[in-house]
Amino acid sequence: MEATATLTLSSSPAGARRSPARPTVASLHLRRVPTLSFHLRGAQSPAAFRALSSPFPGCRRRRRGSGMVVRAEMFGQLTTGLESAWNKLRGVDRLTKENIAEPMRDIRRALLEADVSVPVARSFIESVTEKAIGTDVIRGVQPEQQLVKVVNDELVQLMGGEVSDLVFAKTGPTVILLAGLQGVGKTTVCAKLAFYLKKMGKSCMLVAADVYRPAAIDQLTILGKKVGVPVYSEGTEAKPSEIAKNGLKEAKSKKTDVVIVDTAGRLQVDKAMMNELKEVKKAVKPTEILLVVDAMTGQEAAALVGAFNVEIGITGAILTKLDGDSRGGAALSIKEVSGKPIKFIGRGERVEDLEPFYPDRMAQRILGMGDVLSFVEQAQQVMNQEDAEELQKKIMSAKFNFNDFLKQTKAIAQMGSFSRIIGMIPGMNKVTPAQIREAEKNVKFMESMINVMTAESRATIKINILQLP
Ligand SMILES: Nc1nc2c(ncn2[C@@H]2O[C@H](COP(=O)(O)OP(=O)(O)OP(=O)(O)O)[C@@H](O)[C@H]2O)c(=O)[nH]1
Repeated sequence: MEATATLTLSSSPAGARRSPARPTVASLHLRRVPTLSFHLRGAQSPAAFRALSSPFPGCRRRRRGSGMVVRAEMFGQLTTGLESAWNKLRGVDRLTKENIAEPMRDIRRALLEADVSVPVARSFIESVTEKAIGTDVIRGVQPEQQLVKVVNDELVQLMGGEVSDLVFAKTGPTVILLAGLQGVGKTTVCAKLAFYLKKMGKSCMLVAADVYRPAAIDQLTILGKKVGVPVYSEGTEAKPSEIAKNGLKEAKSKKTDVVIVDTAGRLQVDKAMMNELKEVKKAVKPTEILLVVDAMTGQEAAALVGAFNVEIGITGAILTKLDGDSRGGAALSIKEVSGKPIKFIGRGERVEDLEPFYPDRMAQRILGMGDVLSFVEQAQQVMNQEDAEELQKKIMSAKFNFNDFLKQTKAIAQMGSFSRIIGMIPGMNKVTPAQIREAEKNVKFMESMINVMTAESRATIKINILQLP
């Protein structure tokens, strides 16, 4: 007999009511009756996500002592600070010098807390103030929305305005030289870039010119295998400039499109490091010299991009570890401080976790508006159009089964961590890290429950996904 199922993802609410202080054991209630429906507490809204993540559906988010919601989203703190500025404008009928003074102080504080340098924050505030006061009142648009628009436009400008694409050599291999301090993610970026370029149809070669950390060559070799690109190395005895030159020669002979040179990192900027980079630069004449910087170092990263640019002349930066506890200062300051654009951002340790840097999308995320375009692009990478249509048909005709469900959870996992996905969905910016952890735990739990079902049950029980009220 064909059956549909009701699946309640949350922990036992009854248990929670009995003893809210005690952690409850999550349980999966699977009833197999002919006319039942599957209540997937999907993350369609913050409320729905709360239901998915909360062991006690309906209970409120926990707040810190300050009363501020602690968000999971990248730059969450900055977003919260900006929101408090808009809130202060509720009820005003136009933006004036007087009524925006306090919101502007909030914005300035939020920027400084995000580790934006003082001069950058100051000029940002001056520019926003000037434009906000000069803006004509538009019928039907609230003054606070007008301020959001001005801040959005200024954020986009601050981060470079346009997306800054990689430049390719007109003839012969394009050489990309990667530089940066120790541990910022250069070697990982080599593989991520090769993966990204391969998807664009370019053939790549990695060159191991970091001769000071022997493990770096092994690491690059392993990563090269993982992404399916050759790695050129001469061990640790040769000079980096010679290795780079010979690597380029080999790439030319194989008609490789792009050569990515991994160089050594140092603990700090020193003369020896700069001289070595200058030699490598002279030897291979790179089309792109990209400085890899760690987002967690905030405004220091911006200063570093400036210093490297003065010393060796770089073409841009790659900002890594934006998935971590980054407050956003680096992303906001690099272009303004150094004059050089951010070309890519790294948002995880996997080779897939590198994206071009889009100032407009980033501004939207900072303002808590999500990033639908990136979401769609990443979803397209893990699922093709036919699969998506097929799935939609199954859902609409209540033929969605547990195998389909597992396929979905796997596809979502391929898109990255929950917090990354949530950050891209508009309106989901208030989800907290604790809620995300709980949701991830619940999905894993649900997957393991489905995995112990018989193959027949997984295929025959149909799930009717109902939207939450
Ligand atoms: N979370 C996170 N971790 C990253 C990211 N990029 C790199 N890492 C991790 O950062 C650590 C250092 O990365 P490496 O690629 O070895 O850094 P490196 O700059 O080559 O290091 P040196 O060769 O010592 O200078 C590794 O554990 C990486 O997995 C990122 O975008 N997000």
